[in-house]
Amino acid sequence: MTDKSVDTNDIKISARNVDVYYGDTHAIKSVDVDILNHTVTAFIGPSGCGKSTFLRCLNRMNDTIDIARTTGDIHLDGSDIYAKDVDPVQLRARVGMVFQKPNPFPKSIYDNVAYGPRIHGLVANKAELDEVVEKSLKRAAMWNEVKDRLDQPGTGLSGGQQQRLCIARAIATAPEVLLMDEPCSALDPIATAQTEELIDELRQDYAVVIVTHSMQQAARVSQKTAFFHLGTLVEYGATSTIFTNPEDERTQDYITGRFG
Ligand SMILES: Nc1ncnc2c1ncn2[C@@H]1O[C@H](COP(=O)(O)OP(=O)(O)OP(=O)(O)O)[C@@H](O)[C@H]1O
Repeated sequence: MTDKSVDTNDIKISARNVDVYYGDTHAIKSVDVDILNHTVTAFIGPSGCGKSTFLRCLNRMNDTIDIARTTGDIHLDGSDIYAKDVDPVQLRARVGMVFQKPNPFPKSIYDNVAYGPRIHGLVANKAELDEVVEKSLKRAAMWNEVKDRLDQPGTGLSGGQQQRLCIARAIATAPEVLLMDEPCSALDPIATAQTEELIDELRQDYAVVIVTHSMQQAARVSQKTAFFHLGTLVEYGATSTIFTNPEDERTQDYITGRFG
Protein backbone atom coordinates (compact mmCIF):
# COMPACT_ATOMS: atom_id res chain seq x y z
CA MET A 1 0.00 0.00 0.00
CA THR A 2 1.30 3.45 -0.86
CA ASP A 3 0.78 5.97 1.86
CA LYS A 4 1.07 9.46 0.48
CA SER A 5 0.01 11.16 3.71
CA VAL A 6 2.47 13.41 5.48
CA ASP A 7 4.90 11.65 7.78
CA THR A 8 3.80 13.18 11.07
CA ASN A 9 7.30 12.73 12.52
CA ASP A 10 8.38 15.38 10.06
CA ILE A 11 5.94 18.03 11.25
CA LYS A 12 7.90 20.71 13.06
CA ILE A 13 5.18 23.32 13.44
CA SER A 14 1.50 22.65 13.26
CA ALA A 15 -0.93 25.60 13.04
CA ARG A 16 -4.67 25.15 13.40
CA ASN A 17 -7.47 27.65 13.13
CA VAL A 18 -5.15 30.65 13.43
CA ASP A 19 -6.69 34.12 13.26
CA VAL A 20 -4.86 37.41 13.66
CA TYR A 21 -6.46 40.80 14.19
CA TYR A 22 -4.87 44.24 14.19
CA GLY A 23 -7.55 46.14 16.06
CA ASP A 24 -10.58 45.72 13.76
CA THR A 25 -8.56 44.45 10.77
CA HIS A 26 -8.92 40.68 10.37
CA ALA A 27 -5.51 39.94 8.81
CA ILE A 28 -5.35 36.13 9.05
CA LYS A 29 -8.48 34.02 8.76
CA SER A 30 -8.62 30.51 10.13
CA VAL A 31 -5.32 29.24 8.76
CA ASP A 32 -4.32 25.57 9.12
CA VAL A 33 -0.89 24.45 7.98
CA ASP A 34 1.88 22.00 8.87
CA ILE A 35 5.48 23.16 8.46
CA LEU A 36 7.80 20.23 7.78
CA ASN A 37 11.29 19.71 9.10
CA HIS A 38 14.23 19.77 6.67
CA THR A 39 12.04 21.53 4.16
CA VAL A 40 11.92 25.04 2.76
CA THR A 41 8.34 26.30 2.79
CA ALA A 42 7.60 29.43 0.76
CA PHE A 43 4.73 31.79 1.64
CA ILE A 44 3.57 33.60 -1.49
CA GLY A 45 0.66 35.87 -2.36
CA PRO A 46 -0.23 39.42 -3.29
CA SER A 47 0.83 42.37 -1.18
CA GLY A 48 -1.15 42.68 2.05
CA CYS A 49 -2.47 39.07 1.96
CA GLY A 50 -0.97 38.29 5.39
CA LYS A 51 2.25 36.39 4.62
CA SER A 52 4.41 38.35 7.05
CA THR A 53 1.69 38.43 9.69
CA PHE A 54 1.34 34.66 9.61
CA LEU A 55 5.13 34.18 9.60
CA ARG A 56 5.37 36.34 12.73
CA CYS A 57 2.80 34.14 14.49
CA LEU A 58 5.27 31.25 14.32
CA ASN A 59 7.70 32.82 16.80
CA ARG A 60 5.27 35.18 18.51
CA MET A 61 6.82 38.28 16.97
CA ASN A 62 3.28 39.67 16.70
CA ASP A 63 3.29 39.85 20.52
CA THR A 64 5.52 42.91 20.10
CA ILE A 65 2.76 44.75 18.17
CA ASP A 66 0.34 46.26 20.70
CA ILE A 67 -2.82 46.05 18.60
CA ALA A 68 -2.17 42.52 17.29
CA ARG A 69 -4.23 39.65 18.69
CA THR A 70 -3.67 36.01 17.73
CA THR A 71 -6.08 33.13 18.35
CA GLY A 72 -5.92 29.42 17.47
CA ASP A 73 -3.29 26.77 18.10
CA ILE A 74 0.35 26.68 17.06
CA HIS A 75 2.45 23.75 18.22
CA LEU A 76 6.21 23.35 17.91
CA ASP A 77 7.18 19.69 18.26
CA GLY A 78 3.74 19.13 19.71
CA SER A 79 3.95 21.85 22.39
CA ASP A 80 1.73 24.92 22.38
CA ILE A 81 3.94 27.98 21.74
CA TYR A 82 1.23 30.30 23.07
CA ALA A 83 0.98 28.45 26.42
CA LYS A 84 1.24 30.69 29.48
CA ASP A 85 4.55 29.21 30.62
CA VAL A 86 6.34 29.80 27.28
CA ASP A 87 8.85 32.64 27.35
CA PRO A 88 8.68 34.31 23.89
CA VAL A 89 12.37 35.25 24.10
CA GLN A 90 13.34 31.59 24.60
CA LEU A 91 10.93 30.60 21.84
CA ARG A 92 12.62 33.02 19.43
CA ALA A 93 15.97 31.35 20.11
CA ARG A 94 14.37 28.10 18.88
CA VAL A 95 12.48 29.76 16.05
CA GLY A 96 14.93 32.33 14.68
CA MET A 97 14.12 35.13 12.31
CA VAL A 98 15.86 36.96 9.49
CA PHE A 99 14.31 40.18 8.23
CA GLN A 100 13.90 41.90 4.90
CA LYS A 101 16.53 44.54 5.52
CA PRO A 102 19.81 43.22 6.96
CA ASN A 103 19.87 44.62 10.49
CA PRO A 104 23.22 43.87 12.13
CA PHE A 105 23.65 45.38 15.58
CA PRO A 106 26.07 48.34 15.79
CA LYS A 107 28.67 45.97 17.19
CA SER A 108 31.59 43.97 15.87
CA ILE A 109 31.06 41.00 13.57
CA TYR A 110 32.05 38.73 16.47
CA ASP A 111 29.67 40.37 18.93
CA ASN A 112 26.77 40.21 16.49
CA VAL A 113 27.04 36.43 16.37
CA ALA A 114 27.96 36.05 20.06
CA TYR A 115 24.96 38.12 21.19
CA GLY A 116 22.36 35.31 21.31
CA PRO A 117 24.56 32.63 22.93
CA ARG A 118 25.60 35.22 25.56
CA ILE A 119 22.10 36.40 26.52
CA HIS A 120 20.71 32.87 26.53
CA GLY A 121 23.65 31.55 28.55
CA LEU A 122 24.42 28.88 25.96
CA VAL A 123 28.19 28.85 26.46
CA ALA A 124 30.36 28.33 29.54
CA ASN A 125 33.47 30.27 28.54
CA LYS A 126 35.24 32.30 25.87
CA ALA A 127 36.65 29.24 24.08
CA GLU A 128 33.15 27.79 23.66
CA LEU A 129 31.85 31.15 22.47
CA ASP A 130 34.67 31.39 19.91
CA GLU A 131 33.69 27.96 18.68
CA VAL A 132 30.00 28.87 18.30
CA VAL A 133 30.89 32.10 16.46
CA GLU A 134 33.19 30.26 14.06
CA LYS A 135 30.70 27.44 13.47
CA SER A 136 27.82 29.86 12.85
CA LEU A 137 29.82 32.00 10.42
CA LYS A 138 30.94 28.86 8.61
CA ARG A 139 27.34 27.63 8.44
CA ALA A 140 26.33 31.00 6.97
CA ALA A 141 29.04 30.59 4.31
CA MET A 142 31.03 33.68 5.31
CA TRP A 143 33.79 32.57 7.69
CA ASN A 144 36.56 32.94 5.12
CA GLU A 145 35.40 36.43 4.24
CA VAL A 146 35.43 37.73 7.83
CA LYS A 147 37.75 35.54 9.93
CA ASP A 148 40.52 38.15 9.86
CA ARG A 149 38.31 41.06 10.79
CA LEU A 150 35.97 39.76 13.45
CA ASP A 151 36.50 42.88 15.55
CA GLN A 152 35.28 45.21 12.81
CA PRO A 153 31.71 46.55 12.75
CA GLY A 154 29.04 44.33 11.18
CA THR A 155 27.51 47.43 9.63
CA GLY A 156 30.67 47.86 7.51
CA LEU A 157 29.96 44.71 5.48
CA SER A 158 28.24 44.65 2.08
CA GLY A 159 24.47 44.13 2.02
CA GLY A 160 24.78 40.46 1.11
CA GLN A 161 27.41 39.88 3.80
CA GLN A 162 25.25 41.71 6.36
CA GLN A 163 22.32 39.42 5.53
CA ARG A 164 24.54 36.34 5.92
CA LEU A 165 25.80 37.80 9.21
CA CYS A 166 22.16 38.08 10.33
CA ILE A 167 21.65 34.45 9.33
CA ALA A 168 24.79 33.51 11.34
CA ARG A 169 23.39 35.46 14.30
CA ALA A 170 20.10 33.55 14.05
CA ILE A 171 21.92 30.21 13.74
CA ALA A 172 24.15 30.90 16.77
CA THR A 173 21.36 30.14 19.25
CA ALA A 174 20.99 26.65 17.73
CA PRO A 175 17.45 27.20 16.43
CA GLU A 176 15.27 24.47 15.00
CA VAL A 177 13.30 26.68 12.66
CA LEU A 178 14.42 29.71 10.61
CA LEU A 179 11.83 32.24 9.52
CA MET A 180 12.91 34.54 6.70
CA ASP A 181 10.83 37.54 5.71
CA GLU A 182 11.83 38.49 2.15
CA PRO A 183 15.51 37.92 2.99
CA CYS A 184 16.77 38.82 -0.48
CA SER A 185 14.66 41.84 -1.32
CA ALA A 186 17.44 44.29 -0.43
CA LEU A 187 20.18 42.24 -2.14
CA ASP A 188 21.69 42.36 -5.62
CA PRO A 189 21.43 39.30 -7.92
CA ILE A 190 24.80 37.84 -6.86
CA ALA A 191 24.10 38.18 -3.13
CA THR A 192 20.60 36.81 -3.78
CA ALA A 193 22.03 33.73 -5.50
CA GLN A 194 24.48 33.17 -2.61
CA THR A 195 21.69 33.53 -0.06
CA GLU A 196 19.42 31.15 -1.97
CA GLU A 197 22.21 28.57 -2.10
CA LEU A 198 22.67 28.98 1.64
CA ILE A 199 18.92 28.56 2.28
CA ASP A 200 19.03 25.26 0.41
CA GLU A 201 21.92 24.08 2.58
CA LEU A 202 20.26 25.24 5.80
CA ARG A 203 17.31 22.93 5.34
CA GLN A 204 19.57 20.00 6.13
CA ASP A 205 19.53 21.23 9.72
CA TYR A 206 16.38 23.30 10.05
CA ALA A 207 12.84 23.82 8.95
CA VAL A 208 13.01 27.01 6.88
CA VAL A 209 10.04 29.25 6.10
CA ILE A 210 10.53 32.05 3.61
CA VAL A 211 8.20 34.88 2.62
CA THR A 212 8.92 35.97 -0.91
CA HIS A 213 7.42 38.20 -3.58
CA SER A 214 9.38 36.40 -6.21
CA MET A 215 7.70 33.33 -7.63
CA GLN A 216 10.96 32.41 -9.34
CA GLN A 217 12.64 32.43 -5.95
CA ALA A 218 9.88 30.32 -4.39
CA ALA A 219 10.22 27.84 -7.25
CA ARG A 220 14.02 27.76 -6.89
CA VAL A 221 14.38 27.37 -3.14
CA SER A 222 11.27 25.73 -1.73
CA GLN A 223 9.84 22.24 -1.67
CA LYS A 224 6.49 23.35 -0.24
CA THR A 225 4.52 26.46 -1.10
CA ALA A 226 1.61 28.12 0.66
CA PHE A 227 -0.44 30.64 -1.34
CA PHE A 228 -2.21 33.30 0.72
CA HIS A 229 -4.95 35.61 -0.50
CA LEU A 230 -6.89 38.19 1.54
CA GLY A 231 -5.81 36.59 4.81
CA THR A 232 -6.73 33.02 3.93
CA LEU A 233 -4.45 30.15 3.02
CA VAL A 234 -5.89 29.28 -0.37
CA GLU A 235 -3.62 26.40 -1.28
CA TYR A 236 -0.68 24.54 0.20
CA GLY A 237 1.29 21.74 -1.39
CA ALA A 238 4.41 20.62 -3.19
CA THR A 239 6.00 23.63 -4.88
CA SER A 240 6.11 21.81 -8.22
CA THR A 241 2.34 21.19 -8.04
CA ILE A 242 1.46 24.72 -6.95
CA PHE A 243 3.41 26.15 -9.87
CA THR A 244 2.39 23.70 -12.56
CA ASN A 245 -0.96 22.29 -11.59
CA PRO A 246 -2.68 24.32 -8.85
CA GLU A 247 -6.17 23.31 -7.74
CA ASP A 248 -7.58 26.73 -7.01
CA GLU A 249 -8.36 29.31 -9.65
CA ARG A 250 -6.96 32.10 -7.45
CA THR A 251 -3.59 30.32 -7.26
CA GLN A 252 -3.65 29.82 -11.02
CA ASP A 253 -4.41 33.53 -11.55
CA TYR A 254 -1.60 34.58 -9.22
CA ILE A 255 1.09 32.33 -10.63
CA THR A 256 0.23 33.32 -14.16
CA GLY A 257 0.53 36.98 -13.21
CA ARG A 258 -3.15 37.85 -13.54
CA PHE A 259 -3.06 39.73 -10.24
CA GLY A 260 -0.67 40.60 -7.45
N1 LIG B 1 1.48 46.50 12.49
C1 LIG B 1 0.30 46.51 11.82
N2 LIG B 1 -0.74 47.27 12.25
C2 LIG B 1 -1.91 47.27 11.60
N3 LIG B 1 -2.17 46.54 10.50
C3 LIG B 1 -1.19 45.78 10.02
C4 LIG B 1 0.10 45.72 10.64
N4 LIG B 1 0.88 44.87 9.94
C5 LIG B 1 0.12 44.42 8.92
N5 LIG B 1 -1.12 44.96 8.96
C6 LIG B 1 -2.23 44.69 8.02
O1 LIG B 1 -2.45 43.28 7.96
C7 LIG B 1 -2.67 42.84 6.62
C8 LIG B 1 -1.61 41.81 6.23
O2 LIG B 1 -0.33 42.47 6.17
P1 LIG B 1 1.05 41.67 5.98
O3 LIG B 1 2.14 42.66 6.11
O4 LIG B 1 1.06 40.50 6.85
O5 LIG B 1 0.88 41.20 4.46
P2 LIG B 1 1.98 40.67 3.46
O6 LIG B 1 1.31 39.64 2.63
O7 LIG B 1 3.20 40.26 4.19
O8 LIG B 1 2.26 41.99 2.62
P3 LIG B 1 3.56 42.45 1.81
O9 LIG B 1 3.77 41.40 0.76
O10 LIG B 1 3.13 43.75 1.21
O11 LIG B 1 4.68 42.56 2.78
C9 LIG B 1 -2.66 44.11 5.76
O12 LIG B 1 -3.99 44.54 5.61
C10 LIG B 1 -1.86 45.09 6.59
O13 LIG B 1 -2.26 46.41 6.32
